Amino acid sequence: MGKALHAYSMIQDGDRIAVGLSGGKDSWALMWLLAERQTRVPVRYSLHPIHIDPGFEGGPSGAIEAFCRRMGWTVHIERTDFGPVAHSDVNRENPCFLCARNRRRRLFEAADRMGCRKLALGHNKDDLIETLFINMFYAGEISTMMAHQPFFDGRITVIRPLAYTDEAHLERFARIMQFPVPPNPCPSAGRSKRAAVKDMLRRLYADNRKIKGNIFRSMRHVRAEYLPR
Ligand SMILES: Nc1ncnc2c1ncn2[C@@H]1O[C@H](COP(=O)(O)OP(=O)(O)OP(=O)(O)O)[C@@H](O)[C@H]1O
Repeated sequence: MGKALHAYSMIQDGDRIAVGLSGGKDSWALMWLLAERQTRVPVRYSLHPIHIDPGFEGGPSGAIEAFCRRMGWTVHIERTDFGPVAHSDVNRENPCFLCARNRRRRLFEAADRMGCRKLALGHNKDDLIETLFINMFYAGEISTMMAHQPFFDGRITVIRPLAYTDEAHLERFARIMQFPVPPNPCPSAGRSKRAAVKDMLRRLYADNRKIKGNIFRSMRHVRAEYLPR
């Protein structure tokens, strides 16, 4: 994580950083690592975890509140009905698309209200690779998520400190640290385009250990002159 933080100068002295806490392994790891780092680096920053509760029965809000309390973190929880609405008849779009858009908007609004100009998200290296293929397969473009991305003329900057970190490491870390990661109650969990791309990549990685590193490197090595105009 330190490598990514340095590469993009993600954190500056005095930053108030909102941290998107989903209750999944990545955002737990992100929050924990940023909090641990706070204690030993000369840069002063504060952390403000936010959970957007999508409103499903049996969601992780309770576990999030309890774990944050134990760690001494003050978490802000926004209760919404984004999940059930996205899966109801009023929605004519893909449920994941609508729910993710609403969640993102609410995260930005909450961060802004709390005076945070940075919003840290837990996307990891595998997420960046999957997004590259999702954008190619389903949007017809070559792009992925940026590790450091300003929005609204720089009013809020999204940072992704785990952009260089492998998902498998985060999975192991979450297990060792015993972060509470309850099963996702969303009916669309595991049925997304991301799940299909993840599955495709898993098979390729099993075949050849170099493929993942090569894909990640290729994002920094675009030979535009060899692409059709
Ligand atoms: N409900 C939420 N509330 C707050 N932040 C969220 C929420 N859902 C997602 N995020 C943020 O967006 C990032 C990416 O979202 P994604 O849907 O991939 O998360 P996930 O796979 O459910 O959980 P995680 O990434 O934490 O393991 C998360 O790491 C987290 O920082």
